[in-house]
Amino acid sequence: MAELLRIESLSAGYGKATVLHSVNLSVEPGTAVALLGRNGVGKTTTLNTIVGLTRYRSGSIRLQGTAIQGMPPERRVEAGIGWVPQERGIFRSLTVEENITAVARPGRWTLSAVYDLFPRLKERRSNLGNQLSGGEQQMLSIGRALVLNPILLLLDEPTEGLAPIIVEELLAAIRRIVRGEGLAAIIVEQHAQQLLAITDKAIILDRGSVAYSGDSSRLAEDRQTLGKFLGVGTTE
Ligand SMILES: Nc1ncnc2c1ncn2[C@@H]1O[C@H](COP(=O)(O)OP(=O)(O)OP(=O)(O)O)[C@@H](O)[C@H]1O
Repeated sequence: MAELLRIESLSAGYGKATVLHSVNLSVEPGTAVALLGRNGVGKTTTLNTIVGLTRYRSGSIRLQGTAIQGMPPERRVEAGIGWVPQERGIFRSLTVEENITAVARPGRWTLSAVYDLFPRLKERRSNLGNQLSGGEQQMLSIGRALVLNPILLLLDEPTEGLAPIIVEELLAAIRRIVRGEGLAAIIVEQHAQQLLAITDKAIILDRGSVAYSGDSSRLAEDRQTLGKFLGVGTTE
């Protein structure tokens, strides 16, 4: 199957510092990739580099065959990259509904499809962004990315800092997006086993380089690799 995203020998960083060293990664249409690794190994930097927010050094990023590494971030969004940043990036002074409709583009993901995915957002449709709980903000951030109708969704630690019951709700919604709808995605997430259960392939980064690349189902059984690169306690 032709690749949707192909990253080859990518090096990037911030200022003079190089964080990513010759990273290779690919995403096939309709599949989800888990991006794993300890704190500070470069997971966020990888997503930020795909979006165009870091200092690019060398290598290539191809989206449906087109090199995008030289494009400004807004053109990458136009090309079909949807991004849910760690800091959520919602408009705090707009209502939930305004947050979604302000960015919507035609396609399968509409306001009502997002409300169907996250009924809580429908209940809070008139609340301002700054009146939402952390979990609701995260749902809104995902909803905003979806209504741009991307061809590839990047999710950066969507469950970070949230209560276990909300984590379950969000992971179920993400499962529906990637498994039910077949939207291609790269997902960074601390709940490794739960993430491996809803993704097809997995990449583990270690100090800015790819230390493991393989099937998620296989990695889920590989306690030695999980223990080595993620540490005990983060694999459950
Ligand atoms: N804006 C920045 N300027 C300079 N260095 C940065 C910046 N953001 C991150 N770094 C550095 O880049 C390295 C990788 O950070 P990154 O956030 O990509 O890691 P991560 O794997 O996503 O970790 P975490 O799970 O803690 O978010 C770290 O050494 C970090 O200190």
